[in-house]
Amino acid sequence: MAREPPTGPQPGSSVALTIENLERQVRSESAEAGPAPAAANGGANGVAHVAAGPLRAEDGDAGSDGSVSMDPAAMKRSGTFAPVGGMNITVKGLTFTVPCNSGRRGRTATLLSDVTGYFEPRRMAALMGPSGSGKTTLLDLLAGRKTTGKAKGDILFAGNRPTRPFLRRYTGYVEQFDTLLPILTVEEMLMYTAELKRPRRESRATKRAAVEELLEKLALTSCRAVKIGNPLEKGISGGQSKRTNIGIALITNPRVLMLDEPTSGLDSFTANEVVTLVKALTGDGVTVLATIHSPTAYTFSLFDSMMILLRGRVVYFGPNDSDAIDYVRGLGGGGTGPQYKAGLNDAEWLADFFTQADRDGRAAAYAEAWAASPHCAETSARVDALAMEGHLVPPSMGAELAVRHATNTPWWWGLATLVKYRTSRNFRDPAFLGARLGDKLFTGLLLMTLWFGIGNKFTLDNYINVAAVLFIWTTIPAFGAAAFVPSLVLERRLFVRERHDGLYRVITYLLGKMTDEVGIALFGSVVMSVVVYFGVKLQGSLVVFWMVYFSTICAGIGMAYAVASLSPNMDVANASLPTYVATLMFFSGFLIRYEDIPIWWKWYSYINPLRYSWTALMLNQFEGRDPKFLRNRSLLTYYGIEGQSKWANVGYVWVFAVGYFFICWLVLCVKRYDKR
Ligand SMILES: Nc1ncnc2c1ncn2[C@@H]1O[C@H](COP(=O)(O)OP(=O)(O)OP(=O)(O)O)[C@@H](O)[C@H]1O
Repeated sequence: MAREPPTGPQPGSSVALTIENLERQVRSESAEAGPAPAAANGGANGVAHVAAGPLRAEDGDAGSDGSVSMDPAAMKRSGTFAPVGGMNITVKGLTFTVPCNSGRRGRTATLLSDVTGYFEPRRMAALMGPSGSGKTTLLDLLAGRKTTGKAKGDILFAGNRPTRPFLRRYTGYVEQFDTLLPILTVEEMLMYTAELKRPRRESRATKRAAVEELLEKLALTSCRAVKIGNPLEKGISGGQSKRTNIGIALITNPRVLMLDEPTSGLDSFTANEVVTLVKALTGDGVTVLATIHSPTAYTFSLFDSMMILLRGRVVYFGPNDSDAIDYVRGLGGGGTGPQYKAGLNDAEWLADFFTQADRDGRAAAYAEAWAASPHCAETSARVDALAMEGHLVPPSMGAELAVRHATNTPWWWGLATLVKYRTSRNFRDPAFLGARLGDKLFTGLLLMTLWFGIGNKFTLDNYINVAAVLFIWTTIPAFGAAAFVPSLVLERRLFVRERHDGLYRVITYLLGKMTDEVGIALFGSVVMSVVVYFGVKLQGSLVVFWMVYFSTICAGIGMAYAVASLSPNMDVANASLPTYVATLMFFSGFLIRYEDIPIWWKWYSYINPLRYSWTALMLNQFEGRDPKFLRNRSLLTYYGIEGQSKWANVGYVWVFAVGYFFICWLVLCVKRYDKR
């Protein structure tokens, strides 16, 4: 082997939390009695911490165009924000299997096999390997974001098994694909996240200061007021979007930052810029890990260490230096692999080398060579030593590791934040309002002009006309429910990411969504009820007429959300909801009377909100003014609804609205939308 024994990511070369350092830190923190107050409440000067110090424009780091100096050393910390430091992560004998998705039942695929390594504070580690080698799988496991499969082996953070609440709350994870709110500006997006993730007791000024620092550090000041947008309505650029995502991950000063392909889809300049910014965070002690596919030579040089995976097995782990290249060259020597190619930089050559090796089926041989090497034994010994530090963690770190709830703020605070940042924007969005009000306005006006002035004619030949208009009045909100589906289905990736990040509880999210919809429905229903009630000259109480309409819209919202939460995609939701609404129409009592419904279908009419809506409207219209209709029977008797209470029927509709909402909540809580 052409390489000196690698020393692994050097314990001595980093300012890592060695056992001795930790003991010192524990002593000093214990003396301070408890979790560092600055970390929780802001610094002595009342300003919050951010993960790394700000990158000051006046230092020449960020140009007026928002570009960043490529020299990490130039990314000085101002000292305004004390860093919280990083955390050792150790992985020992990690094997991960999933049910095979190739069709055969009972078969499993092993995506990671006996992976061992460690990641230290103040260092940036690259997870490398050809496409499909298991990089994202490993990162997802470290971040606690795997939703399928079985893992064996140990993953420890500062010697402790991390809980999901800890991972959600105190580690930052930047996903490969950006998931941002297109309606917000960059600054609003960061502020929105700060309000949901930073402690509620922290003042708004402190949060604003933290966002300000991040905007500067990530060179986002030039686009702070630009809307994020989406592919159809272009907003910020790809690089700015990536940096905004990194900002979101950094908003709580995480000790660990994980990034999945942070440079994918970026040009080389922007890729260098993004990785330079991330590298600067290690200056404050943050432990950084990134999966990286084909880094530029410059980007590659910024990584302190690397773990190379091939078919889910480690083939190299250690510092990113010439020894690493020598080790890999040694593997390829003697005609057993691609030779070192002049002209390629190290990063390109490594990517080429291992991709070729993967295709040539040399993964197992290289993994065994690594397992038999003394460096692998050294790595294991170091992992064991770091794993022992579990009982030595300083109180502030211990408090983070023991946190019980993933979400930092109470539900009502989360709801207020969602309303402030989302509902207020939606209410100003013509597309959002149009989809919800347009159909009701159109059909309401059509209904009013078609049945104009017939509501006060209690004659035999007019009964069915009036019963029909009341029936249609209940179906408009039910069919209009289709407008509420996309907001839940199309936003699923964002919801999943924000839940993983511990931004809010499911109930908070749902209440926020309901506030959006119910607010608009309240306004629209009052206007349309007045127009239709007086236009058609209906009788009975206007309040009941409106209340039935409003409660049916709310049941429709709940129904749409329940269907949306159960549907895997828009196609299924679009097909399911109208089918369901059509079945409700059949059983509402107007198209076929209750007493004529076959015995085997009767049950369905009882679990049908439209039955209660229409019954309440009929009672409101005809009660007390219901002359004989057929064979000396009144109209209400003919339909089998005489003697019922209209208020009770309105109440039943509300029960359905709450029931649908509950189903949606339950599904959102238990269903795994991301199978990863
Ligand atoms: N259910 C499954 N059954 C069989 N193989 C699976 C299953 N799920 C994932 N895989 C395989 O797991 C491997 C690891 O995937 P992973 O996304 O971690 O790779 P990666 O190294 O991050 O790739 P890339 O660089 O392309 O993102 C892939 O080869 C993939 O095909």
